[in-house]
Amino acid sequence: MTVNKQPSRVVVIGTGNVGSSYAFSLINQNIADEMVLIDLNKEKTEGDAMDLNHGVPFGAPTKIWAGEYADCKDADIVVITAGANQQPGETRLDLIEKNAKIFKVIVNSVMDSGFDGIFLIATNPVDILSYATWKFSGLPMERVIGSGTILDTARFRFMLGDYFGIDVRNIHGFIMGEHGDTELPVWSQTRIGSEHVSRYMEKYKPDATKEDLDKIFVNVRDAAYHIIERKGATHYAIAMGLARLTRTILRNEHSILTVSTLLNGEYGLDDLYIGVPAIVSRNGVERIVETDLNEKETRQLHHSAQVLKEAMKPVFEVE
Ligand SMILES: NC(=O)C1=CN([C@@H]2O[C@H](COP(=O)(O)OP(=O)(O)OC[C@H]3O[C@@H](n4cnc5c(N)ncnc54)[C@H](O)[C@@H]3O)[C@@H](O)[C@H]2O)C=CC1
Ligand SMILES: CC(=O)C(=O)O
Repeated sequence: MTVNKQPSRVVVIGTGNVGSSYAFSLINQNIADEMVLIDLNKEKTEGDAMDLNHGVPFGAPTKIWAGEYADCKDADIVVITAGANQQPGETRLDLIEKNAKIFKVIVNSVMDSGFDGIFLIATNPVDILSYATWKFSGLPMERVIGSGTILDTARFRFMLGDYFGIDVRNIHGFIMGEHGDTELPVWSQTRIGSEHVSRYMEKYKPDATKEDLDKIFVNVRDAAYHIIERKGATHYAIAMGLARLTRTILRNEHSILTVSTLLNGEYGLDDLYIGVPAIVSRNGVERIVETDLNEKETRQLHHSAQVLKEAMKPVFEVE
C-alpha cells in the first residue's frame, strides 16, 4: 500500500504552561503527525520534546522536535501561546503592550519562513492579538483564528451542568464578546437538552433562581482570576480547547465554536476580532453564525467591542 498523504504538522510557539499542556493534549488525542516546539527558552523546548517523545509509545505515533522558525514553512497550523501571562490582580488587557511587541517579532519570523497555513492564537489579550496577527501576517482573516470565548463557553457549560445535575454535553449555551471582563452570557439561547433554560427551571427545578444563574455567570467571567490566585496560571482547559480547535481544522469537522474572528458588519460591528459562534473547518473560519441576540445582549456585545477597540490602539503603535 502506498501512503502519499503529507504528514500534518503543528508548530507550537511558547511552550510555557499553556503551550506544553497543549502539546501534551495533542499527543494524547492523536491529532497531528508532527509537532514542533519553539520557545525563547530553547533548552526547555528540547527537554519538553524529549519528555513528550518518551510518552509516544503509550500514545499515538507523533514526531516531535524542538525546532526553528524555518519549520513553520510546512506547517498546517502555527499555534501561538507565547508571551506574558496575568499576575494575580492583572487583567488580560493589561498584557497588551508587552505581548503586542512579542507578537510582531513572532508573526514576522513565522511569515519569513514561507508559512501559508492557519494561525491559532491563545496569548492574551487574545482578541486583540488575533487582530494583530491578521494585520502583521497579511493572511486572509479566515486563516487567523483566536481561541476567543471557547474556554469561557466551556466553563459556562460545565458550571450550568453542575448546577442542574445534567451531563455537560446536554448543556447548549455560549459566552460571546471579549475573552475578558466584558464578555456576556447569551441566556436567550441557552438550552438544557431541548428546553430553554427558563422553561427547564419552571418544569424541573423550581428551587433554581435567576440570582443563582447570575452568580454562575460571574464565576465563569472571573474563573481565571480565581485559578490564578490559587495556582498562578490556567492551562489545562485552554490546552484541551486548543486541541479541539486543532482537531476541527485538521479533520475538517465543521464545528461551531465561539472563536475570535474578524467581524465585517455582523452584529452591526466591524474591523475587530471578538468571540462569536463560527463554523471552523480545514479552511479555517468558514462562516460566522449570526445568532439572534436580545436587546440587552446586543448592548453588552457592543460595549465589549467598544472596550476592545479602545484597548487595541497601542497595537498600532508597535506596527
Ligand atoms: N486564551 C485563553 O483562553 C488563555 C490564554 N492564556 C494566555 O496564554 C499566554 C501564555 O500563558 P502561560 O503559558 O501561562 O505563560 P508562560 O509564562 O508559562 O509561557 C509563556 C512562554 O512564552 C515564551 N516566550 C515569551 N516570549 C517569546 C518569544 N518572543 N518567542 C518565543 N517564546 C516566547 C516564554 O519563554 C514562555 O515559555 C498568556 O498570555 C496567558 O494569558 C492562558 C490561559 C487561557
Ligand atoms: C488566563 C485566561 O485567559 C483564562 O483562564 O481565561
